[in-house]
Amino acid sequence: HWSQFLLKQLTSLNSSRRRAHPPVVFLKTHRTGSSSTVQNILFRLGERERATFAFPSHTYQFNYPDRAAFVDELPEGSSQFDLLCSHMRLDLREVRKVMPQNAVFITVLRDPIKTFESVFGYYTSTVPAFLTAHRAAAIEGKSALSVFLDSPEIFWDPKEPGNGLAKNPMSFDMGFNNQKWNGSWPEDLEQLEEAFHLVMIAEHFDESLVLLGALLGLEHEDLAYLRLNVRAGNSVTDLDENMQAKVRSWNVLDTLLYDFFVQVFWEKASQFGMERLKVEVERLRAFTEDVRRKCVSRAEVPPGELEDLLRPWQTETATIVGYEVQGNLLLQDQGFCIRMMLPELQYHSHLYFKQYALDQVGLNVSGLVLANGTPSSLHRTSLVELNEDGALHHQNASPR
Ligand SMILES: Nc1ncnc2c1ncn2[C@@H]1O[C@H](COP(=O)(O)OS(=O)(=O)O)[C@@H](OP(=O)(O)O)[C@H]1O
Repeated sequence: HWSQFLLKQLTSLNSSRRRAHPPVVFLKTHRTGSSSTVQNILFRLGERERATFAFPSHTYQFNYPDRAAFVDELPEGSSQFDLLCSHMRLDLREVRKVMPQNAVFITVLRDPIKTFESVFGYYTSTVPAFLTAHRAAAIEGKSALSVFLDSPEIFWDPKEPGNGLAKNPMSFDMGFNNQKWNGSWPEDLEQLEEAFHLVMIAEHFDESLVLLGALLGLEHEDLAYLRLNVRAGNSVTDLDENMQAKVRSWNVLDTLLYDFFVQVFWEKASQFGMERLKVEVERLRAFTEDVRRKCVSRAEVPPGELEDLLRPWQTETATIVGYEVQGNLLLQDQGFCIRMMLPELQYHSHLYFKQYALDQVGLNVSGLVLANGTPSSLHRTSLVELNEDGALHHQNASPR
């Protein structure tokens, strides 16, 4: 069966390379135009280097949205965690307790208007403020986002813990007070600038990858990527200027955060050398194009047409598309290509089971907690486990 065949390829690890970079903390922010894509790059890197991941215990996120870092124990034979790249709300002190002193901190930010539109569309039914607007809009026969933006304060209860992503979601993920500006903001921004070695910018994604590559000493093969976790066109709401202005004013702190780090980004770019950056971006793009031609037989594939293993998690309100892998690949390319298109939850499970040498236990899928603190409908998604002979198998998968 084709899916068994795909699974077999996953178990054929690319030859491991020694690690030449410090440990990495990647703050995976929500819908920031690439955090799953960057995480996939880091998963591949860590797997190849046999790094020890700081995973949340038996789930995919660090007790989101609370701040405590519920890291699983250090596996036998490891002396430290090398990589942390699962969703969490940043608390620098907590992270520093878990990760080595010399860890490099990276994250990614996206245009706040696009981020909010994506967060709203993806989490409509799990963030209480959005859900209430969605219900009101259904009664009025209007778009949920426009109803929400007309009077967000009506729907938004700041005391409701699940509403963290409902206003300034990037600031929330960065651990800031995301409700209103206060005097500590400038100092907090400075502290973040000091803590983060690189804040990538989704709008300059390839430039960001070149800087990431320089920071960690990565090769083109490490950095080649596919855009992951992409919503189908019909799940995206076009915003006219009026709506954009409303999104901007509701998320004014995210705008502040983004503008600040865009400036920091270009300062880093100019230290690297603008001409050098341009050349490196062109090289990376050419390499990535070759990889895509080699690996992908079909892009933007609807979830119902994807193998369980390659189907991204779907939400009630957003359709997430994926990729089909080429069928005629050389053996050594198959494992690489599949990993590059492997959705977050499947890859996370694969690495978790491998790191803790677990077999039948299974990740506690119903324990995945979303932004509103309720169990998700993850039963729709494949659960990937390692079986005795090291091959992967998955179960409990059903298309949307
Ligand atoms: N390389 C690159 N450049 C720019 N944008 C990209 C890239 N890769 C993924 N994406 C877009 O990122 C959105 C998904 O973000 P995340 O992976 O952070 O989402 S999640 O919070 O982990 O669910 C999702 O945005 P929307 O499609 O607008 O929802 C993806 O299309």
